[in-house]
Amino acid sequence: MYAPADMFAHLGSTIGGLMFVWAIFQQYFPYQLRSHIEKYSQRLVGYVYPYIQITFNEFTGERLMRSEAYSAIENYLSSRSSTQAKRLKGDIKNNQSLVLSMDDHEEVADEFKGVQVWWASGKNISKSQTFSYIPINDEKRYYKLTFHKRKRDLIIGPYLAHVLKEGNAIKVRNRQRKLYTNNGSHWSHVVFEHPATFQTLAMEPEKKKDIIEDLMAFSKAEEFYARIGRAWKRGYLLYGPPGTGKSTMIAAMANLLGYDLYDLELTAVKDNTELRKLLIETSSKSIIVIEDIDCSLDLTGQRRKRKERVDDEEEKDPREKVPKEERESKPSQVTLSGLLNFIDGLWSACRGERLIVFTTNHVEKLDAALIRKGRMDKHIELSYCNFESFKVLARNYLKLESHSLFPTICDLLGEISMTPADVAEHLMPKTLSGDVEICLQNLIQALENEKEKKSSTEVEAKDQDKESSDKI
Ligand SMILES: Nc1ncnc2c1ncn2[C@@H]1O[C@H](COP(=O)(O)OP(=O)(O)OP(=O)(O)O)[C@@H](O)[C@H]1O
Ligand SMILES: [Mg+2]
Repeated sequence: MYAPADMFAHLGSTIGGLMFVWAIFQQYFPYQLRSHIEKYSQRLVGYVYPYIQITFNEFTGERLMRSEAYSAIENYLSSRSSTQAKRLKGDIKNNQSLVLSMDDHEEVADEFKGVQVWWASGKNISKSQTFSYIPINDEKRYYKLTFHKRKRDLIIGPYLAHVLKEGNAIKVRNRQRKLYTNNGSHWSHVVFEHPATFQTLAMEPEKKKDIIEDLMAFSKAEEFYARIGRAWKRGYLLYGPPGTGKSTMIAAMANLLGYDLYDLELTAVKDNTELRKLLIETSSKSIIVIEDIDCSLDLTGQRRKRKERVDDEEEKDPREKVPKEERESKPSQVTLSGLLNFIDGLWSACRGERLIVFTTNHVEKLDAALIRKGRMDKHIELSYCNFESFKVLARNYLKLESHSLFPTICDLLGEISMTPADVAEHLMPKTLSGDVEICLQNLIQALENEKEKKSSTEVEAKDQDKESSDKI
C-alpha cells in the first residue's frame, strides 16, 4: 500500500507550473493581498487533501541537539523497515549488532487499532554553501508521519505515545550495558559483557522457571507498583556455598532484563552519607549488588546481644572470607540501620525500577531485619550440583544430551556434594580434541575420590566415638 501522498504525485508537474506563477505573484502583488490568498489556498488544499502530516526533524533547537523523538522513531521503525522497505541503511551500533533502518525517501506503513498510517524518511540539504576540502555534511534528516485527519486524536495521542515508548524500549534493549564499581564514593564503569544466561545456568528447571517468571513479571509491573503505592523495587537474597553460581546468576539476571549492574563494595564506603550518595546516583533499570553481605561489614550481629556476638566469633568458620581482625581495621562506618534506611527510604524515592541483590555463604548469620520480606522479597538457595544441574552443564560444556556414563554420574551426585563450579571444571576439555568420554571419566574419578574421602572420615569419626565411649 502506498501513501496517499503518492497518489498526488502526478500533480507534481502542475505544482511546478504553479510555483512559477507564485514567484511572479510574490514579486508584483502587495503583502496583504498575498497573505489573504495564501490563507484561502491552504484551506482549499485542506478540503481536497484529507491527510495530516507531522514532521520529526533529526536535530532540533538552536544548538541542534539530536531529537529524542527522532531516535525513538528510528528505533521503532527499524523492525518494520527491515521487512517492508526496499532500500535499507545498515550500521553497527555499540560495536556489536548490525542495525538496519530505512534509507532516505523510503516509506513504510504501520497500523494502530485498525488505523493505517505511513512513515516516510527524507532529508533536506542545507543551502548554505561553504568551501572546504573535506565534504561537510549539511543534510538534515526527518521522518514524516501521514494519517487521515479523522483519526487525528487517536494518532496524536495514543499512537505517538506508543511509538515513543516502544522506540525507547528498543533503545534500552540494544544499548551497551555497564558494570559499575565504586571506588570510595565514586562509581566508575566498564562495558558489561558477561556471557552468562539462564539457559547456561545449572539449576533445577522448575526453580529456574520460577525465577525467570518472577523477574519478567517485575520488569513489566510498573503500573501494578504504582497502583498499590509501592516503589518499583525488588530484593533478592542469593545464598549457598562458594561456587554454586550466585555471581553467575546475577550476570544472567542482568542479561535477561537488559539492566546495568552496580557492584557495591560496602567496605570501601566510609559512612552512611556516602552510601546514600552512591545509591542516589544509580540509574533506573539497574541491579545493585552487595556480594558476601555477611563479611562486607559487621552487619550481622548489631541487633543481637554482645554475648552472642562473642560466641559467634569463637565459632567462626576458618574458611570465612574476611578475617575478624581485617574487618575491624576497616574504616567504614556504614551501619546496619544505615543500610536498612537506604533500602526502605531513600532508595524507594528514586524513580524507575531497580533490583537489589545480596549474596552470602552464611544466610543463618544475617540479621533477620535485613532479609525480611519487603526488603529481600525472594530468597533463592543455590546448592550443590544434582543430576538436573549436571545435565545443563553437560549440554553447555560437551554438547551432550545423554551418555552411557550418565547413570553412574547420577548415582554419585546423589551421594556426594560437589559444587557446579567443581563439576564444570572437570567437564572443561583438557585436550584440543575435547574427548567427551575422558571428561566424563575425569568427573567420575573425582566423585569417587570424594566418596572415598567421605567414607574414611566417617570411619575415623566412628572410631573416635567408640574410643571415647570405651574410656567412659
Ligand atoms: N549453577 C551454575 N551454573 C553454571 N555454572 C556455574 C554454576 N555455579 C558455578 N558455576 C561456574 O563456576 C564458576 C564460579 O561460580 P560463581 O562465581 O557464580 O559462584 P558463587 O556462588 O558466586 O561463589 P562465591 O560464593 O565464592 O562467590 C563460574 O564461573 C561458573 O562458570
Ligand atoms: Mg560470587
